[in-house]
Amino acid sequence: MTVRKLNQEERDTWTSALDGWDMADGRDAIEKTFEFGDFVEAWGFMSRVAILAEKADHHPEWFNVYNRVEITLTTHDADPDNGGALSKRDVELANAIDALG
Ligand SMILES: C[C@H](O)[C@H](O)[C@H]1CNC2=NC(N)=NC(=O)C2=N1
Repeated sequence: MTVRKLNQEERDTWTSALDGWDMADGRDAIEKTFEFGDFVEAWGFMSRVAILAEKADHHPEWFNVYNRVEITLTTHDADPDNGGALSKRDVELANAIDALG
């Protein structure tokens, strides 16, 4: 299924309103690093994100070492070459992740 990528106006308003999410280097994607007290807390967070992602049918690219979780959000279905492009789904998932607290 094709998903529309964000236009410039949507990028200016939605993407910049996000808290702590930055554009990824060399990709049309946003990224944020989360740090926790230990691995158990990081894993708990990842479990909650996984449930959100599955409900939204929109899944993160992520990397975890011990207490650190790096999340990259992009929409593979919005880019014909499948490297990903930013869509509303990324903004919605970023906001939902941040709302987990
Ligand atoms: C078939 C299924 O709906 C799609 O492959 C969904 C699943 N999760 C997804 N996650 C992300 N990040 N991008 C997508 O384009 C995407 N597409």
